[in-house]
Amino acid sequence: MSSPSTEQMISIIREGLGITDTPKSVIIVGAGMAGLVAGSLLKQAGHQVTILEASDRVGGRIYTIRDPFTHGLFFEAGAMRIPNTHPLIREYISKFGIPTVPFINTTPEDWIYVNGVKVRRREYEQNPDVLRYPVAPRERGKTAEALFRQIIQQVQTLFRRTPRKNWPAITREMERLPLDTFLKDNPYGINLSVGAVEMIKVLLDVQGIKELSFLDVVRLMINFLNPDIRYYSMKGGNDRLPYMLYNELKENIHFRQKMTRIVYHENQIAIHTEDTKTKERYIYTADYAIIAIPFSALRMVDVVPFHAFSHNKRKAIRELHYVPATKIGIEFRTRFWEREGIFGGQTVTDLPIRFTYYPTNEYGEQGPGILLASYTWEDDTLVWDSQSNRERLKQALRNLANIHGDVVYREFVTGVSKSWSQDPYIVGDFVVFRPGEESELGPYLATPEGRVHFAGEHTSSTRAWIEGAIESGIRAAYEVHHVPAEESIHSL
Ligand SMILES: Cc1cc2nc3c(=O)[nH]c(=O)nc-3n(C[C@H](O)[C@H](O)[C@H](O)COP(=O)(O)OP(=O)(O)OC[C@H]3O[C@@H](n4cnc5c(N)ncnc54)[C@H](O)[C@@H]3O)c2cc1C
Ligand SMILES: O=C(O)C(=O)Cc1ccccc1
Repeated sequence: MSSPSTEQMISIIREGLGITDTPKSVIIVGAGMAGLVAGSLLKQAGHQVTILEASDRVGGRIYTIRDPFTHGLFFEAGAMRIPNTHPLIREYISKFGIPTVPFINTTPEDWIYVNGVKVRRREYEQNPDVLRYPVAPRERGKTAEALFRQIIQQVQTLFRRTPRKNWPAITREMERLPLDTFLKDNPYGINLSVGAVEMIKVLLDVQGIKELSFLDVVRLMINFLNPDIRYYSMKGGNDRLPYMLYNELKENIHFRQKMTRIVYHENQIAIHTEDTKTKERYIYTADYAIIAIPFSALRMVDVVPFHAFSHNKRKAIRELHYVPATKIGIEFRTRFWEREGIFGGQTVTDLPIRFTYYPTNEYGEQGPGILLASYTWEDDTLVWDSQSNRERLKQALRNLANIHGDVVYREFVTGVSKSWSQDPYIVGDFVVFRPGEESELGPYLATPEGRVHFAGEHTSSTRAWIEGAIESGIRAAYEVHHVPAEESIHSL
């Protein structure tokens, strides 16, 4: 069965899947955006939906933290920004009438503090060499963004000059090379110096993910290199979207139900769970199941009989790479950064905090504000994940003081941190392929195994974004809704 197109998905969001004449019972495991979207659509279509969620909230990696902050303030420990190039999430936000606010990724007033040099972004853009990266003479006067764009343009020219029949070979090569290796030593003569690659890694936030697939990293980073792409977030917190879906599914969701086993019976699927509070065990049965949890979490789940999942599915579950990510949110008594002329945007540094983001909402209001003091990926998270929350806050303040001075200590109120690789139900952040994974595992991420279907950002074409989770939820619901009646009676 082919997946619905984006246009078809938009009309499914607007009008639903259509009322079924063969109602099925469906268990959906995971109440993140993928599971909630699938549940909402299947319930609306007349199927009997049960959603099992291990935690005590909906949203998953959309996680808006309000406590212990001052009333009205919040911190996005998960998804924080939505590109205006993502049509499905925009459709849901418009359907639910959720107001949005701009999310300003970067401004000319951003601080850049690397190699002991502290300058504004506008100064760096006028004279990139001020940052003292040991670039080659031919790279002098170019920003990291310009050098990375140069690589992408050279790759585009390479494809233009190559017969289409040879494109798959080049694409395979590019997805099999780590970003770091491709930038320094690819077989197409599009190479940069070690100093230029260092500048790209630090300033474009790919230092942590330098060993991942060049092609997949480019797919993700291209968003941030396109000046025409604007970002926004939901006024009042991004969890407003999952909670809008929750309102339709309240009687269908069972919280604190951690799936421990998937059992195939002749014409049914049984999901075994453990209540994470009482430790009591339960068994839920249905005609079909949609597994909308990360493969990293699925590794802990038994499948009976063993061969009910194909070899390639089991391998994909075992091997798929999840990027660890850690965020630290700190509240300050005043929005002191605005006195430095900073409204939204970021600080980029080679200090362990790496990227700081300044709030874009409530500009210029008096009173407290919350900084995303640090947002790190993969290797850059190691220094943070090894520490307690208290220690993370102390170290993050030390780093921030290098940039803003002792005001950070005088105005500190409170803070929280979230290490997603330490979340037992997420076990990572989002999927970015390692070299070779796209061709080796990619074909087996979304494929159903008999009566068990799969959803989640990792099974989508827009991995690492909420958009991908929504896309996968619609696709999985579409699959189950359209299983032919005769198949639903006799298939395993
Ligand atoms: C730090 C961070 C920053 C991000 N930033 C952005 C951003 O700015 N913009 C953007 O668009 N996207 C961003 N993303 C990605 C986006 O949040 C995810 O792609 C999306 O939310 C994933 O949704 P999902 O439904 O696929 O999975 P999840 O949200 O992970 O939902 C899976 C659910 O399954 C539950 N579960 C797991 N195991 C079990 C089990 N055994 N039994 C029962 N339930 C279980 C989990 O508790 C969870 O609720 C970010 C993610 C992170 C972590
Ligand atoms: O916007 C974010 O922070 C995301 O998590 C999505 C993402 C992930 C990896 C690279 C670029 C964007």
